Amino acid sequence: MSLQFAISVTQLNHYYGQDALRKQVLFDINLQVDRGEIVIMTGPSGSGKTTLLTLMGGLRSPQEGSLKILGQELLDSIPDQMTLIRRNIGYIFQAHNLLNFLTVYQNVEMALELHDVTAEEADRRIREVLDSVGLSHRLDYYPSDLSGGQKQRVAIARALVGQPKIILADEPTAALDKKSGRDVVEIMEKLAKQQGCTILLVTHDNRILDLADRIIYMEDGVLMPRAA
Ligand SMILES: Nc1ncnc2c1ncn2[C@@H]1O[C@H](COP(=O)(O)OP(=O)(O)OP(=O)(O)O)[C@@H](O)[C@H]1O
Repeated sequence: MSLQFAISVTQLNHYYGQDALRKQVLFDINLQVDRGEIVIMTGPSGSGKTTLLTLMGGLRSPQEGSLKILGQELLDSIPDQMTLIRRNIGYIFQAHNLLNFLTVYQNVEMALELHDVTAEEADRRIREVLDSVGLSHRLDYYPSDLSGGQKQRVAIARALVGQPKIILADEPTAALDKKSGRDVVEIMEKLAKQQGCTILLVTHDNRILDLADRIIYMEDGVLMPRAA
């Protein structure tokens, strides 16, 4: 039963463009990710990794095949269902998309706005998650006063504060040096294990591959397994 999987993809195809310009970018993708599993996806630029990640995240509508997130089919689902699914997902992207006019604390707080938690509970969770990424001494800082690694740690805190069941991360270490890159992924891993959260992480960074339970490889829109 697909409910046991965090992510279940079956015979998924995806196309960009219309008519003569229509181009297939994902070919017959099949993938099952267990709850609590950490999967790293690698592969050359332009192979379709981000497209697959945004489909899984409910940020793009599936066109063909089946895509179930936490047992919910996303193909032909209505916008309200997509919104509900997105609440269970934490997103970490390379550009970290922090809002520069909000402090570290406020950036994380924003992620809780759609969640049904009291102000006290929100405050407790924000402080706790920022503490666990080592930023409790930077609550009132603005993103422009932080290093790349610190910004990425705020992005992780923001993704985790809502206690998502799934984290989707696209090149979270791309702008970081070796040490900070490993640090942020280790923090993600530790927090995710504590919360029983599933991680799907896209990277070109060979230095973090050993943190995965499983490595998968995308080439020319085709997904292949790879021994971890
Ligand atoms: N919005 C779009 N419209 C048309 N084509 C697109 C669009 N987004 C991506 N593509 C094309 O789809 C293919 C897959 O792109 P995608 O971004 O998913 O690859 P990727 O593996 O994530 O690459 P990278 O590692 O460079 O981010 C590429 O050929 C790309 O040019």
